Amino acid sequence: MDIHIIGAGSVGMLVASFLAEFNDNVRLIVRRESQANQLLQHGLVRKNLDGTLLKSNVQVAMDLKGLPKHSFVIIAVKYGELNDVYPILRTIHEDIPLLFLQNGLAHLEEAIQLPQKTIAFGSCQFGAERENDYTIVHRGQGVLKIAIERGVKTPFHLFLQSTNKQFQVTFEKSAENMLFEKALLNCFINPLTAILRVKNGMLIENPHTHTMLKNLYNELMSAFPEKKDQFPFEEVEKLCRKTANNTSSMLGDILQNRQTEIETIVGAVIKKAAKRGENLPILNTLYHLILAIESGVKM
Ligand SMILES: NC(=O)C1=CN([C@@H]2O[C@H](COP(=O)(O)OP(=O)(O)OC[C@H]3O[C@@H](n4cnc5c(N)ncnc54)[C@H](OP(=O)(O)O)[C@@H]3O)[C@@H](O)[C@H]2O)C=CC1
Ligand SMILES: CC(C)(CO)C(=O)C(=O)O
Repeated sequence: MDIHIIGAGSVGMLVASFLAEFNDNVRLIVRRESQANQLLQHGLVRKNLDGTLLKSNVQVAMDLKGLPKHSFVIIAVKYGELNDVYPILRTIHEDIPLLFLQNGLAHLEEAIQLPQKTIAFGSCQFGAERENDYTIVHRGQGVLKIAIERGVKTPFHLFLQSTNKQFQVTFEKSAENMLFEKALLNCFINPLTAILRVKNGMLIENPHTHTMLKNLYNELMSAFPEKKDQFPFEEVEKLCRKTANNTSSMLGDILQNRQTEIETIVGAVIKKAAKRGENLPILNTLYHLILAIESGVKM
């Protein structure tokens, strides 16, 4: 099956590189000609967790024209960039399965309006960082969780062909639940790292950031007590440890003056809590701090 990945950023390049280990027909869809040229010239280079390098030859294109019916499309752009991608997806065959890899919750309701018969959502538990337009650094070990919201599971069996322990896929029952759980994890890590401009590991290394992380955790768990068993505080600490050297995607956005995914992650969790009458004062403060930084306030 031909695999087309829209967005050759951190997640898109990492996933493409792992898929290219067992599939010769992986194609990255990019929006800049300069990136297409770099990828064609150098190949796609992955820096593994153990420091080794792996180069793969992936195909590169700048649009989805002439997509065969037996294709598989993965969408790896940021939430805010999906509005440019939805119109393109509406033009491709409705038998082509789609897999969305965004953090946050807001895209779930939007994506299921598309005409495709099979639509799934993924939650990346790994860390990835783009070093340049053709080099991707694997920053933290973790599985790719997939939940099929509509349609059939068969096309997703392609992921089970991976024999690389660093790229394993698990299937989840509910996309909403899966995305919400990941959004909670992102609420713990992303705003704090973005405001303090620290890598994920610092949140557990410094006693003050550790206290803030714990207070935030207690606040969220009192609003969503049903999640406590699944997320003991140790799990949050473990994720910080596993992705210690990662620049969280929110920090990455702030550093590059790009729009963050604050609304689809933190905004969506605040709304969910409000629906059950819960205020989240700490998370609300972090939310407004990120919006203030985004609107130009210098820290
Ligand atoms: N990075 C990480 O460790 C993790 C990220 N995630 C989530 O994964 C999602 C993707 O994040 P990430 O990979 O970090 O983001 P990046 O910004 O690194 O990558 C997004 C890519 O999409 C490209 N793009 C945007 N619009 C289009 C378009 N219309 N056509 C083709 N390409 C397009 C961008 O191009 P250009 O380069 O030209 O701007 C960019 O290369 C986010 O929701 C993020 O929260 C989840 C877990 C971990
Ligand atoms: C898992 C984590 C926190 C890795 O940094 C992430 O999802 C992100 O940066 O958005």
